[in-house]
Amino acid sequence: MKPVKVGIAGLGTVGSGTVNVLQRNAQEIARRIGRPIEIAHIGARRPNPACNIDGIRVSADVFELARDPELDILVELIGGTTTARELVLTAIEHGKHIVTANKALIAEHGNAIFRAAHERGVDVAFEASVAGGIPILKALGEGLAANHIKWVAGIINGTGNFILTEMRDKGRDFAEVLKEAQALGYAEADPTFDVEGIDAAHKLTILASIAFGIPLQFSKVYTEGISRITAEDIKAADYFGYCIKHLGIAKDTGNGVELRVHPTLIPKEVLLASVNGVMNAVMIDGDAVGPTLFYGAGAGAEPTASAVVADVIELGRALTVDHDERVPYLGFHADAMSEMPVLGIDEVECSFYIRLHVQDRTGVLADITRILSDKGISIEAMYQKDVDDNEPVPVVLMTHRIRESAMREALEQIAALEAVLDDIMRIRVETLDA
Ligand SMILES: NC(=O)C1=CN([C@@H]2O[C@H](COP(=O)(O)OP(=O)(O)OC[C@H]3O[C@@H](n4cnc5c(N)ncnc54)[C@H](O)[C@@H]3O)[C@@H](O)[C@H]2O)C=CC1
Ligand SMILES: N[C@@H](CC=O)C(=O)O
Ligand code: NA
Repeated sequence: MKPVKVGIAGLGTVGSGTVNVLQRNAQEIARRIGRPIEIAHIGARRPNPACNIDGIRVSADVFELARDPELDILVELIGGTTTARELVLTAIEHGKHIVTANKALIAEHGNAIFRAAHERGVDVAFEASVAGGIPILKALGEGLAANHIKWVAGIINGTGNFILTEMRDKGRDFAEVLKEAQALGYAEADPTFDVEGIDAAHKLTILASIAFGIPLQFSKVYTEGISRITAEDIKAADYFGYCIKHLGIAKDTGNGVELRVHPTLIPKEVLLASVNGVMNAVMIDGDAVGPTLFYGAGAGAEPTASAVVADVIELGRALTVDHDERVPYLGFHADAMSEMPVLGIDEVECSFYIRLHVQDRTGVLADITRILSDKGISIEAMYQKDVDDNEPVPVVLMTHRIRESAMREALEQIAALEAVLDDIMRIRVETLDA
């Protein structure tokens, strides 16, 4: 039977993993799809010793793939949003189906790409773009399609989780662990995307659209990274029975959707707290199914290739199916998207962990608790470490639930107190109760 002809643009970590998985499991994949998949064309500036591409046509110009009349599917694995966007739109124009692992591309340009694909009657699949090998987009868009989704919360950046785990378990230095994550192929080309939460915000944008049927709205995601987390915070969180995870949270509050990415204290006994290293996990609470948890490798060559190849298989199976009969790009039909507003961070309500350093003088704590109380913020637990005379005193507070705006105003007043030294650390606390 005629093979499904695939072009792979980009032969880096994920590109080479994709070649290896397609070659190693060729027979099994052909049995699943009903015909073989042929890698007919590769777009790469240079070979990658991590895979064997002998006998495959190679072009240094990736646009050769977009125009190749032989290809059914173009797999975009070059990353970035400039050339990648142009490449994908050109390939669509030439009637190719698209598979991509590029969350930045989908989160920032997905609405336009889907419009172009719809007009041309081709599919765009991007399972690898969120939580690497975990089939989370298929779970949301298909497996849980019966549900009204209440919220989604996940550890969706492998590099960040790897750094936090190594800092906590081995006391390692932030910068040193980041270098290791880069060497292992987990980090983005620009690793500030990982440590400042941008990569997780891209992924949350995509998850929320498929969960709630809202357009992709990357610019509305509240985003904080892990670069300010210190060993002191990790220890203090542990003292109170929590661990610090970098979470993406999308919640339907009934008045709008919360879209936020930030470090979060979660109780040590919840399952997400045990997700360590480069592993990712996503919790989804649906009204019919209840809480569900999806776990697996969020980055790395073959885990990501697993999702890329699954998309190639899905598109390969559907090549002859009428476009309108396929699962819509975001799981909801384009003309049935919701206009539910995205809420600002000031409207979010949660508990907080506050850590600050103060001068050892009488009355400082009384001033802090008065400011909190004036804003209606009650303290659930407090910890003040003994230090030598004249040393700054670390103070850590855990509060009850309060609106973000009240906490922000209180912290502005506390920061203005003369006895309060350096920046105040504020981390949100979530119990993840379904
Ligand atoms: N590395 C990972 O664990 C994961 C990566 N992703 C995404 O997959 C995509 C690829 O990531 P990696 O493989 O890690 O990156 P990479 O940097 O290892 O590979 C990208 C490759 O594309 C090549 N390239 C870039 N522009 C090109 C052009 N114009 N023409 C020809 N070749 C070009 C580069 O030389 C490089 O070999 C990115 O969008 C990334 O966000 C998604 C999930 C996990
Ligand atoms: N840099 C990303 C790669 C996968 O999406 C991560 O670390 O999660
Ligand atoms: Na995935």
